[in-house]
Amino acid sequence: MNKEGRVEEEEEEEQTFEELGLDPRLIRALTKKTIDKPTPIQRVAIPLILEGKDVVARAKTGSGKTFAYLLPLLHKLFTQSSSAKNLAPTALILVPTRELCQQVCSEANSLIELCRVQLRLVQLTSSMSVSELRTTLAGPPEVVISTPACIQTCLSNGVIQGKAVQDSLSILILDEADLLLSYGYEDDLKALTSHVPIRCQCLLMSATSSSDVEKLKKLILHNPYILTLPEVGETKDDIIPKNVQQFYISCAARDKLVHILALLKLELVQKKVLIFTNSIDMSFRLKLFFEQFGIKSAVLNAELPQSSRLHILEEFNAGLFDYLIATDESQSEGKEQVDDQNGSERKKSKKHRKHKLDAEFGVVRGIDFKNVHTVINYEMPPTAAGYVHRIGRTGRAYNTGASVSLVSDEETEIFEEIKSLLGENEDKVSQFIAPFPLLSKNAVESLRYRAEDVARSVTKIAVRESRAQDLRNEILNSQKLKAHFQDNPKDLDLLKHDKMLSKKAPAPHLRDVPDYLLDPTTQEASKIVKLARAAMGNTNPSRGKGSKGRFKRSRDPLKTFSAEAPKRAGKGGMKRKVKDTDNGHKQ
Ligand SMILES: Nc1ncnc2c1ncn2[C@@H]1O[C@H](COP(=O)(O)OP(=O)(O)OP(=O)(O)O)[C@@H](O)[C@H]1O
Repeated sequence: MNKEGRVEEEEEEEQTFEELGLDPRLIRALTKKTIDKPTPIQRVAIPLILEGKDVVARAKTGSGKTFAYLLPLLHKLFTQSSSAKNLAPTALILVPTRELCQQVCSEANSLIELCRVQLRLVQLTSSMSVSELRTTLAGPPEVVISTPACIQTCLSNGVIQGKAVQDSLSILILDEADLLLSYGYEDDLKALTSHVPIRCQCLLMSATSSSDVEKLKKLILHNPYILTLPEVGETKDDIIPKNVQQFYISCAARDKLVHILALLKLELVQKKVLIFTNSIDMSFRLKLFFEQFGIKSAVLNAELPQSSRLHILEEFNAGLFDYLIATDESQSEGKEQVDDQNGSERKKSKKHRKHKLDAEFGVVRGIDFKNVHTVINYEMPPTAAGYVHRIGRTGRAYNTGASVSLVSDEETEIFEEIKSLLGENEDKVSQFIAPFPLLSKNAVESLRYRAEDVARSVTKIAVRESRAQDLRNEILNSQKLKAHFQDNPKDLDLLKHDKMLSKKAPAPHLRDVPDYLLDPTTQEASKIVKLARAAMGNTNPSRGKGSKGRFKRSRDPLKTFSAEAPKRAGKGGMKRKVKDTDNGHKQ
C-alpha cells in the first residue's frame, strides 16, 4: 500500500490470514467455516485496523466487508487486558437495519463460539423495551450491535451513560455507511458523536461512495486511511462484481408473467432465485400465479413482523425453498403501480397504505443471502443504485451468479440510466448487460395460453385476500417464533413460509409442462442449465457453505448456448454465438 492508502493488489495477492497477524483461534474458526484465504478488502483492511488506524473501506457488495472489520475487532478483544472495569461496551457496531443487526451478530457469534473465549456480544433493536435494553446491557457486554436510533434511545433514557461511553468505547464501526443517512439516522449519529472519545478508533464500511459517506467521514473519523481497491468503484465497469453475469429480456409489461414462468418452469435459470418486485401486491400476485404451476415460493417484505422476516431469511439461506419474492423498498408502497389483468392500464394504488411498514427493514441492503444464484428483476428498481444493491445479493464472495431483468417499455428510462451507470454508452455494443440468450420466442408462446388463463384467475381481490391472510398468519407465527427461537435459535423447521395461499390446488396439467409444448431448443437449454448446475455441485439446494459453486466459464450455458433454434436441431447449436434472439433483443 502506498501513502495514499491505495492497494497494490499484486504484492498482497498471496497473503494468508496467518500473515495478516490474526489470532490462531480466529483462523481455526475460519477454517471450520471453510474460509481459507482473505478477500482483497480483508487483506488490506485487517492489518490497518489491527494497527489502530481509522479506516474508510469501500468495497463492492459481497466482497467480505463484515469479516474485514469483525476479525481484527475480535482479535483485539481477545488480546486486550481486562484490568479496568468498563461501564459501557468497548465496541459499538452500527448498522442501518434490524436484519443486519441480526446478521452481523450471528456472524460474530459464529466466530467466537468456535474460539471458546469469554466475550459477550449483544444486539439491541428498537423493538426492545427500555427494561429489556437495560438487562441486555448489564455487565456490560464487550460488543454491542445496533442501529443508531436504538443507541440514541439508550442514551436518552439513561440506559447507557454518555460519560461511560466516553470512558469505555474504543472502537466504533459504521457498517453499510452509505445507507445510514438515507435511513434517517443523521441526528442520532450526531448525538452519539459528542460522546465518542478522540482516542476511539473509527471504521466506516460501505459498498458505494456517496456524499453521505463523505458527511459521515467528516462527522466521525480522524484522518482516516481511505481504502480504494483497484477493483472497487474506480471505473464504472466494476460496480457490479465481475463474477455476476447480467442479462435482460425486453417484453411488454403484460407479458412479464409468461416470461418469468418460462424462466422458472423450463428451468432456464439456476436456483436459488431471488425475485424482486416494487410492491407487496405484485409479490403476492406472483406467488399466487406460481402456485398454480406448482412452483413454491415465499414472500419477504417490510409489512411482515420482524421475527417472521428473520425466519424466512434463515429458511431461504438454509435452502428450504428455492424461490423468494422480495419487495425491497418500503417507501415504494403507496406509490405502487399495479397492472390490471390484461396489463393495458397502469394506475396508482394507495391500498394497503394503512399497513404499518417497518422503517428499519432492508431486504436488499447488506443482507447476506446465501447461495443465491440468480436475481430476477421482475420489475425494474426505481433507481440505478437500487439495481446495484439488488444484483449484489448474488455473486457473494467467491461465488458466481447471474441476473435477469425483465424490462418493459415503461421501464426503458431507468434501464438506460442503469446501463449508463454501468458504463455503457448509446452507440456501444452492450458489454455489461446482455440479452438473455436461453429463452426463445417459441418457448414463451408455448406457455402463453396457460399463463394468461391462470393470470386472469389471480384477481386483485385474490391478491388482497392472500396478502391479508399471510399477514395474519405471520403475526400469529411471529409470537410463537419469538418464544421458540429464544430457546432454539437453530431450529429452522417450525413453520413454513412457502406454503400455498391459494385455496385451489394446482391443476396437474399446469404442474408439469408436457413435452409437446417444449421446442427442442428450449429442452436443450434447460438440459444444459441442469448439467451446469450438477457440475457446480448445486443440485441440492440445502447444501451449506462448503458447496460454493465455483463457476467455470467454459461450462456456463449462458456463455456457450444460444436459444436461437439452430438450422438443424442438434448441429452446432451449442456453441453458436447469439446475435439476435427472437425475443426481439439485439446483442
Ligand atoms: N475470505 C472469505 N472467503 C470466502 N468467503 C468469505 C470470505 N469472507 C467473507 N466471506 C463470505 O462472503 C459473503 C459476503 O460477505 P459480506 O456479507 O461481508 O459482504 P459485504 O461486502 O458486506 O456485502 P454487502 O455490501 O452486500 O453487505 C458472506 O457469506 C461471508 O461469509
